[in-house]
Amino acid sequence: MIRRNRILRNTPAIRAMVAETILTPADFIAPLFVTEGKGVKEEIASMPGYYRHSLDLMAKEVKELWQLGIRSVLLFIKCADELKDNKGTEALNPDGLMQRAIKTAKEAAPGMVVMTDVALDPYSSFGHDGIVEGEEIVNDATVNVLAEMSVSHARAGADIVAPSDMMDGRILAIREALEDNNFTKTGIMAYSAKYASCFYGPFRDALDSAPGFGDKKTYQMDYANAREALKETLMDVEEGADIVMVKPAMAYLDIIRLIKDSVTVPVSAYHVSGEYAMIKAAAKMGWLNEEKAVLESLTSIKRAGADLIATYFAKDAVHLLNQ
Ligand SMILES: NCC(=O)CCC(=O)O
Ligand SMILES: [Mg+2]
Repeated sequence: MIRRNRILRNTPAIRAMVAETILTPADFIAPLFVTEGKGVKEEIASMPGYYRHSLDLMAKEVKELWQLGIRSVLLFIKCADELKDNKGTEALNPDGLMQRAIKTAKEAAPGMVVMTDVALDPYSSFGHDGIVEGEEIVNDATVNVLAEMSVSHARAGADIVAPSDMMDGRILAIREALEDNNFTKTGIMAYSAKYASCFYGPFRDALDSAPGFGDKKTYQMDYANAREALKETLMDVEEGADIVMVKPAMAYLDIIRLIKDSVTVPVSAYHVSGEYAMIKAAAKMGWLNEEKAVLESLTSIKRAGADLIATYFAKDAVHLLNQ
């Protein structure tokens, strides 16, 4: 034999030397769920070990993440039922929970890249990502609200707005609105290839944002499609997206790779709530080693081509990497 491939696997040292993919804390985006109140830390039933925090405790969390080397957080708020309507009125409130959360996060760790979710579902009495007319989620009227919402987040101090709605044309509308209002340093991370996925289930528990009727298949993508993901992503780049995203992650590694090979902007992937819950549940049953499953999953997502990974395991992963 002239070639023995096992030579490069013989010891931990040699494996470390030739590892092609290395996770670092700055790869992670930590999603944070924010709720009203003081001293509130509520565990999400379908996401064991993950919490909704009130602003004071969110600030502590942001500081801790910063100290661990994590460089970005993605904010989601739980809107009170009485503030929900069909127009996203509360989403534009300059003193709304999201706007206060942005300020609080920037105060807690001024260097942290604060990203914000831009979509109507947390604010919608219908639990849909857009304005509802009859049974339809209307595109263009929704896009106008998303653009205003993005400006409102920028005004509160957001570094990057992250539209997760999958309406057509919203990236251009948001970019133009930011320009018109002189927010020339605010970035856009576009959820470009967001699939209509069952893996978002636990997230909807976290924000109480499950659709009140129907599903999201008229705006989120069909999981049968790959080329369509490329069409969506190329358009978002053309419209001004700074970062593009594929969501979910583990069942879409082929899409991450396709997009990585096709664009020159950074690619992010969202390791979603259902992916978190699956690992947690199997580990609780003693069927999987949680720590190994976490590192293997996140490394695979990066290997597939993700430059950034939004994951509920961000903090745990940094602790594991430090061991
Ligand atoms: N815009 C956020 C989602 O739709 C769901 C995320 C998750 O399931 O983690
Ligand atoms: Mg699109």
